[in-house]
Amino acid sequence: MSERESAALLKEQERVSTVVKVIDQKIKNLQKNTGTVRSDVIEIRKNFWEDVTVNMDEPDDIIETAASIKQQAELLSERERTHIHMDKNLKTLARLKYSPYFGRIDFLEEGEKQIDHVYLGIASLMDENDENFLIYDWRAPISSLYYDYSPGYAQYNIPEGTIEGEMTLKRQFIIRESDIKAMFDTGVTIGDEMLQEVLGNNASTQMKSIVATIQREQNEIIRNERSKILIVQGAAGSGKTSAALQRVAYLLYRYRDTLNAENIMLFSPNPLFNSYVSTVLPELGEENMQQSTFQEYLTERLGIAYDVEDPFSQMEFLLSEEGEETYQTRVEAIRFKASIEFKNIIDHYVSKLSNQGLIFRDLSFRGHIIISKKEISDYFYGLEKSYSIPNRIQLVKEWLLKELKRAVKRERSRSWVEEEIQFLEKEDYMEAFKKLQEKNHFSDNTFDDFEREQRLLAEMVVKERFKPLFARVKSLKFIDLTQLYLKLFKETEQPVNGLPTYWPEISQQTIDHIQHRLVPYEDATPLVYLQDLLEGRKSNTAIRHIFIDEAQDYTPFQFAFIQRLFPYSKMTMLGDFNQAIFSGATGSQTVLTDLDISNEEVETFVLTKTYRSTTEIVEFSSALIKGGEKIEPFNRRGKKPTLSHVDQTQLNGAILDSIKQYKLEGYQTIAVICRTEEESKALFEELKEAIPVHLIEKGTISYEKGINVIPSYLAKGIEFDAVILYDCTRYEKESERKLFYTVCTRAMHVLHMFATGEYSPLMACVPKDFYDVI
Ligand SMILES: Nc1ncnc2c1ncn2[C@@H]1O[C@H](COP(=O)(O)OP(=O)(O)OP(=O)(O)O)[C@@H](O)[C@H]1O
Repeated sequence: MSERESAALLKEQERVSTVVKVIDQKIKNLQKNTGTVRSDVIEIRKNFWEDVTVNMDEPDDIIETAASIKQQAELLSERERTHIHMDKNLKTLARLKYSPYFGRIDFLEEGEKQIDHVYLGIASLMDENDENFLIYDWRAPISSLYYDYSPGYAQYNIPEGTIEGEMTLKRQFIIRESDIKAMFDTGVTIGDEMLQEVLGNNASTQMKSIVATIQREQNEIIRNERSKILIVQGAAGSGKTSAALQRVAYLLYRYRDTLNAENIMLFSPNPLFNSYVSTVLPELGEENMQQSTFQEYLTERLGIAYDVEDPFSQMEFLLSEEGEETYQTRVEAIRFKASIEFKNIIDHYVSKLSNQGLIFRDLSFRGHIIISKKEISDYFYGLEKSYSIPNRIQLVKEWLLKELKRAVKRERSRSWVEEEIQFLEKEDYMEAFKKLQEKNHFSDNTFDDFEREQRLLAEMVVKERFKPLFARVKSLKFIDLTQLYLKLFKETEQPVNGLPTYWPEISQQTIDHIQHRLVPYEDATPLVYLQDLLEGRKSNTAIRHIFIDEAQDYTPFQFAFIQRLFPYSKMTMLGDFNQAIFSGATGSQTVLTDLDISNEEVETFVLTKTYRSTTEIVEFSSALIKGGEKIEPFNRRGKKPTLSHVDQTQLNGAILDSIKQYKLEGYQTIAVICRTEEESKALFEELKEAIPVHLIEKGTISYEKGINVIPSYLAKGIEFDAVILYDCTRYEKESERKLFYTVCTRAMHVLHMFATGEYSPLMACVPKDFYDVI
């Protein structure tokens, strides 16, 4: 280090110490105030009723009492809110104390004489007098200079316009526990050195925030405010998920007065991924957005009456059952049901149902039909035709509820009721008795009292028995959704435009499944969509931003459905066409290939630079796919991927040896990626006898450091220090190329492939010097 550099480092360390002192002071003050607020909260809760004037004598008194309670409740909730806010600030200050900032820029604004020194951290911090910024939040407008420019001319936007000037210095820090561990003055991009440092580390079981090293093209995505639909097509490891999460944090900051974490929703690929990304936002001092897998959403919508297949079982089918008789039909079905053509067919079908053909269910009670499906249908089609189907369904619902109430009255005097009363539990009697007392229904006449009690008990018994019927009507279960969906297949015949050649077989296969209440994954979205068209589901207006990760796995139909559900939402879709493993297996369209990008509401960004893997692994994996030459590795060197040929009988032992070797070399997360669940399970059973190992299955919600055995399609979105491919010979078909690419790109530092045959035929296009055979 030169003398100048040492002097600069010393000066910066002094500044860090000064800033930390300010933070300490702020923490102290805040702790004092938090203590006061906390005691306020406890005190108000304890004395709530003592401080309220309760008087119910006159109407005026009641109003006064209500006002007094309201005032007290408001005071309490204001104090509670303040407490939560202070607590959050304390946590942020603790984080700042540990590492106050990661960057500095010196900026001379045009027309100004004095250079601004801007230090960037995860949150802003003012000096003791609250006059000057000691730290700027990384999301502040001026902070974008750091991500977008290197020293020289620079500009940034503020709501009122553009500020121009010259950046005279750009510096990066790694500060831990108030100590500067490293400091770099950077040139062209955001510190190669800093990135080298970050990316060279071991993989973590939880994703980390990247605010210190966001790249310019990622920053553009993070701060985009223009587009209604923002699509990011990015190579594996290019930071799509990272950009998405920092974008959530940015939006929460930018629109902090109107937007909170509950207004943002992320659709993620699997439950494991949910937990993998769950620490990023809290690390940045923000709350997590809502998260769900699309399948969870569909399952919840269809309810327990249906057994909805998950996408992973669908994938297992595609990977394992090729020889089966039904295979081709199913592939065709998946392909067709993914398309907008199928959605149009459903739309057309529903428009016809407006005039005739809706199917209802009988409402039965104790084995007798009390309102038949025919009566419901007659009532429905007797209503004004110009009303929409959902509006008419609502009217039918109201009518049915009235009819049920009438039926309750009728039933009360039936003999079964009396019989059931005899068998009532003691508690039920007590309850009836209590109710009578409450209602002051007891008179002095014991005979009347007995009569009343009997009546009340009868009402209780009947109402209890009718409860499920009321619930069915309220949740519109009187519509026979299953039969309606099946009718679509029975009645739609060729030659309807756009129907696939295999339509009769597809129809039969669908009927067979759905009749048994098994909903194949490809039918789940169409079924919920049909349900929505009939029931008129209200769109979700609370959600303002939707993020769809692994967007290549969504079909055009699913995307149209999501858009309909969240009409007021902006969308950020992140995907990689080369990792479209589901559509790759069937040749169906994905939303990424099919979206009308000429639409002016849609803006597309392409990320070609990739950060996860070493240059060698990127070169190898990119050679597997078409257009892979456009993928640009971040310059981090490592060993070439390796390939070993082994006998099937020796495979598991060889894998064990590799694992041991990688452990010795210090890798902390090692994954053995198998093609299917079956392979994973079998390998796991053997390995677990020899070493501590975890099996990742589709329900797994978090994974641990160490050794993990995982089926290919579950490894999406996550990464490991070292990846061992169970048997690359098994990736044979062209339709599995994307899957093969996806698994190879999970490796950060090491990729080793075993082959029980020669090697995967999909590797034929990879230059021999991109990997070593050992
Ligand atoms: N600007 C950055 N600074 C530091 N690390 C980065 C940056 N961008 C990406 N990374 C790292 O690269 C790895 C891959 O990032 P991420 O998972 O966000 O990529 P992705 O495009 O979603 O990948 P995939 O499509 O393969 O799931 C992560 O370890 C992430 O921390």
